[in-house]
Amino acid sequence: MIAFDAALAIVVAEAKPLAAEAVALGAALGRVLAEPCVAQVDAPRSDISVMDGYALRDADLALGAPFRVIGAAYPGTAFDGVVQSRACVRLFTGAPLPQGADRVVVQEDVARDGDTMRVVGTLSGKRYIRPHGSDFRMGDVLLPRGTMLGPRALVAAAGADVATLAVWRRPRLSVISTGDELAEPGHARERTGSIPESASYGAAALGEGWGAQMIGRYRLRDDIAELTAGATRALAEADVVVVTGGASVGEKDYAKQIFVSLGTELLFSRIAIMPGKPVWFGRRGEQLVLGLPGNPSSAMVTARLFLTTLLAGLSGRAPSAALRWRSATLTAPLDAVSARETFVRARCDGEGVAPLANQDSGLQRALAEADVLIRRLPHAAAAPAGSTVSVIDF
Ligand SMILES: Nc1nc2c(c(=O)[nH]1)N[C@H]1C(S)=C(S)[C@@H](COP(=O)(O)OP(=O)(O)OC[C@H]3O[C@@H](n4cnc5c(N)ncnc54)[C@H](O)[C@@H]3O)O[C@H]1N2
Ligand code: MOO
Repeated sequence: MIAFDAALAIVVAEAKPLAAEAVALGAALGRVLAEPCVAQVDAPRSDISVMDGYALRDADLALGAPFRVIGAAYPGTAFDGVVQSRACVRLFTGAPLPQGADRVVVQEDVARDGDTMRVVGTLSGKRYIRPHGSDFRMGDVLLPRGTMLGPRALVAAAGADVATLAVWRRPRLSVISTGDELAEPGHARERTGSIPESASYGAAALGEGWGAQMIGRYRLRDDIAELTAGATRALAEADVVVVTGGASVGEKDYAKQIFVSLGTELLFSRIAIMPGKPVWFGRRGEQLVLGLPGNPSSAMVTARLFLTTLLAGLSGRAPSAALRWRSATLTAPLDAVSARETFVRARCDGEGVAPLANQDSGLQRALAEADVLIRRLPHAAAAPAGSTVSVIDF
């Protein structure tokens, strides 16, 4: 059995970005930049007004003095002239500052009478001008390569006057669940001995949440011909194939051997962790295959640890972005740990984290209750309430 860190390092080594492609800005949410996003314009493109008001020469400014209104400027429509002494231009927020003017007086501080404007309010020291290029200049890198495009980054990219972005291709993911007992949710009650197939829903959703594009879902019986056909198809269409179940040593645990018979090289098989001992990982050509235990809690914990790391890297992020361990305080005690590194399902509240009482790897309801995983190193001593532990979101 391989240690957790060693297994993770093998996954990280395989987690290299796929090919780059261009996407339209409107379809770029969640994607990762393969090239930096470089500004194609200055922002602002000229000096602009920050307020609705009047542009004039600062040197002329005196309370009560009359200014002649010689025109107007709007965002997108400049005043086509020069502001001379004792003249002013009506203008609105975002309008280009007219030539000759170097100050804006806000409209609340003036009295207007026909073509004459007088400053009547108390004058602030502010000129209310957003200078040309004060946000960024053409050629500036606004978003470096590797940036994951969230809502705020998309504003910066659009502001750069960029229509398409070079991003890493999304990894294509297929998920295979295996087991004669598995029925489509909603149909388990129709056949004695059936149970709802649940694990693949978590693996697929987690995968999509970490940047994958789901392209295949297969629920297969423990039948070598059926499994071989499904595995062949998944390997032909996906970058990453996740297989749940059939990972252990049971008579009908065929999943791993079938992928091996199809040419998959096992990079590791069995890890000294709990839950998740039967997890295996392999490569066949360009395709990566991650075998997860069938037990739903075990499948979700190990998908959270290994699938997210793999997908982060394949989609252009740092693989380590998937597992950002942080410190938290235990609000209930934990037992000592065996030789297998242990990932404890727990619930987080304002006070700290509380381990769930039942850590059985077959549970499903507990998955709805847990929201963090606590990492416990091999042979760790019992930890009383109040101890500091390492956690990640689950
Ligand atoms: N003699 C041994 N027995 C077992 C060992 C071992 O080392 N020696 N390992 C145990 C561990 S740990 C785990 S975890 C399980 C996992 O085994 P498999 O990956 O082969 O999983 P299955 O046997 O196919 O199923 C286990 C359990 O989960 C249910 N299941 C399976 N798939 C799904 C699914 N998609 N959705 C919902 N539930 C699923 C299945 O009905 C079984 O109850 O092996 C131990 N045994
Ligand atoms: O190691 Mo298994 O994944 O606990 O039940």
